[in-house]
Amino acid sequence: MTAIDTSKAPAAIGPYVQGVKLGQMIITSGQLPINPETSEIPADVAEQTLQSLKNGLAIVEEAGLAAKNIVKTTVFVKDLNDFGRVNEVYGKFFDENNAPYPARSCVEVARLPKDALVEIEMIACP
Ligand SMILES: CC(=[NH2+])C(=O)[O-]
Repeated sequence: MTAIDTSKAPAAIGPYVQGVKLGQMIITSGQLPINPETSEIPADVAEQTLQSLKNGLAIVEEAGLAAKNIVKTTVFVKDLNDFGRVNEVYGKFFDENNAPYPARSCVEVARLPKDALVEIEMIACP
């Protein structure tokens, strides 16, 4: 197992790594919507969703794969009333990256680190 480390995604905020590579498979940690350049979290759930997706993809790309290789995601949302807005951004992200939609689980959680509205983890395989 190799840890993945990139400045294009936010640094871990606890005792974990951004992602790991196991053979050819990549597993990212849950990505909060932290902009790696500013360390800011946008206020809006749509912008947060996009930032979390960008952070996850940056980790996947750092380890040598691409959006089309993402086979599974887990989306954690603070409020399932945001489901529609999250889906809109999420679908567009994969469309614009010419990638098929991965398998996915989406769950509402009581609270996320940094009081984020969304966190997304990814699994990618060649
Ligand atoms: C943000 C995150 N992935 C964690 O485990 O705290």
